[in-house]
Formats: sequence, structure tokens, C-alpha cells
Amino acid sequence: MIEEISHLRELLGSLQGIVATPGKAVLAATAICSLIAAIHVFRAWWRLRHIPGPFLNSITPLAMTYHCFTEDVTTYTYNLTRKYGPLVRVQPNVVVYNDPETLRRICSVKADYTKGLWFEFSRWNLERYSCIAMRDNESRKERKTKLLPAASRVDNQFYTLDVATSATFGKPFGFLKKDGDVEKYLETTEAMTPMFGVLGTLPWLVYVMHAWPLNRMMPGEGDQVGFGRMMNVAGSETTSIALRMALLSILTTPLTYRKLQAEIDNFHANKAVEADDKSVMTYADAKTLPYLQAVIREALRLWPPSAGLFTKEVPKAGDSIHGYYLPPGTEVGQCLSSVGKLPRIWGADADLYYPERWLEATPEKFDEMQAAVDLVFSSGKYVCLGKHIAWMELLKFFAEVTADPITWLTTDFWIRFTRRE
Ligand code: HEM
Repeated sequence: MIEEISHLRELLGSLQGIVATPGKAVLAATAICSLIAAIHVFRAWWRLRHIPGPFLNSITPLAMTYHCFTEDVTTYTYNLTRKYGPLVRVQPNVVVYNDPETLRRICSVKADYTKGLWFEFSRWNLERYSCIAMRDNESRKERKTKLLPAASRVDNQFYTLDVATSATFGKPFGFLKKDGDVEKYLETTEAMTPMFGVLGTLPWLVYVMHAWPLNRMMPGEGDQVGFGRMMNVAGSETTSIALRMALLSILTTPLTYRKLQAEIDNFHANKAVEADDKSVMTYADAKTLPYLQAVIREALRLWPPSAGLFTKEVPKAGDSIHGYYLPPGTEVGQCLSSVGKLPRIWGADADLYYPERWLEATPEKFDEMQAAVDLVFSSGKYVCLGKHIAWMELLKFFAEVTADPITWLTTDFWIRFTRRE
């Protein structure tokens, strides 16, 4: 006992010696911090060590953060699912799956999953939650019920923003009329887009940004210009991506363009006798045109406009996906780009933009394809509130844009419309 006490004294004496010398104290502090960090990294790696994925991703979120900055994170995640299989570890606590069945099961009303930490990226006000950021299922369900009437009323981006502001504020903000940016919304959104992805991979940054002094620079709902002025306008960005990608697909596939124009010409020719106003096609009419719908579905399949991970958190009981056990608290993300290209659903030419596949499919195949493409709007208790508005905007846009003018793609995705003779 006496011997142990004298050892302890010696140890304390040498520690006092270290702390008394500033250089040694810094060294000791660095060593302790490094040890704590190493234990933390090791524990995080150990938890999901059985899930396939690159080693770097299993110990740090930085690979994903880097790809958010370089704006190729969707392709990066898609390539990981191709290399590592249907479940891949992309961050220490985040795994990603690539099949429609898992997405439907996780999002179903009965499942105990909740929204994951990833959604913290959308919290611009820590005191309040927007619908998309609400992680508690019951509170979100209540909010969605209240928002549904506004979402049911109802760009290129000017078009989608005017539709979205009409639904939210009762009148359009006037992007189309001005033929330009209003309240610097587009300018700010564009500058901030890579930041959204980064916050999704490092959600704790949201709390740093809301602490003084950074919080003074954050956008707020009282702002006169910029993102804060417009943050209630959900869905204009996603719909605008869908419009742009479908438009690009049509303009670069002349055969598709001609077929679509022929379908619309045919519709107007047959309707001319009975209709009073032939100039604008109604939503109900647009829904009867199979090729028009195929053109849009095919673009949504290849370029899902909301391609983020949208992680959900594994409930207390844990879960298994593709035979891999996932402990509670694991974040499970979706890879929609992969869902849209799975050869077992889309065939060997899955990478090809080919709207005809929708017309050639048997009724059973068509249903399977439709159910898979529908997932770009998510499913079950997370389903997009603006799904029907978005679909209406898309159908009506293409019904009008391809009806009369001849559309030309010029440089850098500027488009010229010329009236048909
Ligand atoms: C092509 C256009 C659109 C796409 C692809 C899309 C996609 C999505 C997706 C994937 C989600 C689910 C997120 C999750 O997993 O939790 C979502 C949620 C949501 N969307 Fe959309 N969206 C579109 C347009 C719109 C529009 C036009 C509006 C509003 C008018 C809107 C409002 C919302 C809202 C409020 C939510 C939150 C629902 C919830 O958290 O339960 N979206 N959207």
C-alpha cells in the first residue's frame, strides 16, 4: 500500500513537472485530444464496420462534403452503389440504398423511421420548423394537413417561381412579367446551393451558423431581398430542374420532339370542332396524351430533381436492409439516380433517354415503371406535398412549348423560340 502511494506521488510529481513547462503542457493536451478523437473515430467506424463502402467514408464525412462542394455528389453516390452493391456506407453513420422496395418500406406510414439529421440543413430559424425540416412524424402530419389546401390550388424557373408564389402568397411575384430575377432570389439561391449539400453532410454546422456572430449573416423571413424573402416558396427549384432536364432531353432528341409535336397537333386537330378555346390545353386534356407523359416521366427517371439523400433514422429496435443489420440511430439515405437506372426494372438500355419504353411496356411493366418513377416525389408519410402541382406545371409547360413554336437550343442552354409557319 505504502509502495502504491509513493508511485502515485511520483506520477503526480512528473505530471506537475509537465504542466509547469508550457511546451510540454501543449504537447500533453494535444496528445490527450488526439487520443479522444482517435477513440471517437474508431467507435464510429466499428459500429457499421460490416457495411461495404470506401474506408475513407467510414471514418469521416469529408469525402461526401467535398463532392457537395464540387457539385457532383449525385454521380459520386450513384457510382458507389454500382461499385459496392445495394447498401453502401457513405459516411461514418450514413448508409445509402438503391432500390424502390426499401424506399417504400422505410417511408411507409407503419414504419417507425423518422427523418434523419440530414434535414437539419433546411433549418433557417432554430425556433421554428418548416414542414420539410420537421423530424417528428406526428407534428409534420399535422402541418401537412394544414398546408394541403394551398398546395392543391394551384419556369423555365420564372414560370415555376410564379406558380409557387401564386400558391403561397395568392399572387405571382412577377418573375415572368419582369423576365428577370425578383428580390435577388435566384442570385442568392444559386450562390447557396452547394452549401445545402455541405450542411446535409455536416448537420452540426447548422448550429454553428445559428450561434453568434455567424447568425447575424443568416437569411431571415424579415429580409427585404434574397433567399429570406422567399424561403416559403417550396418546390420551385425542383420543378424547374425537372423542366430544364426534360427540355434538354427533347431538344437533343429530334425524333422525340417531332413525335411530341405530332401528338399535340393531332389532339388540337381532333378537338377543333367542339372546343371554343383551342389556344390553351387544359390539365385534364394534357393527362390524356401518353407520349407527352412518357417524355416527362423518362426525364424524371434519369434526372430525379430531388437527388439528395433525404436520410431517415433507424428506429430503436434497429433494422436490417439487404441482409445487413443497422443499429438504432443509423441514418439511411436513398439514391434515386440508381433507382432510375436499375437494369432489372429498366432493362439493358437503362441509361438511354427513350420515352417509347413507356408505350411499348406491358400493363404490368408499365405499372412497375410508373411506381418506381413516382418515388422521385418520395412515398408514404414523406410524400411530396406539391406532387400534383409539379405534375400539372410539367404537363402544361410542354403541351404549350412544343405546340406552336419550333424551339432551338443555342449556346449555354439559351433557347430560341420561332413561330411555326
Ligand atoms: C418536380 C418537382 C418536385 C419534386 C421532384 C419534389 C420532391 C420531393 C421529395 C423527394 C420530397 C420528400 C422528402 C422526404 O423524403 O422527406 C418532397 C417533400 C416536399 N415537397 Fe416536393 N418536390 C417537387 C415539387 C414540389 C412543389 C411544387 C411543392 C410545393 C408547392 C413541394 C412541396 C414539398 C413539401 C412541403 C415537402 C415536405 C413533405 C414532408 O416533409 O413530409 N414540392 N418533395
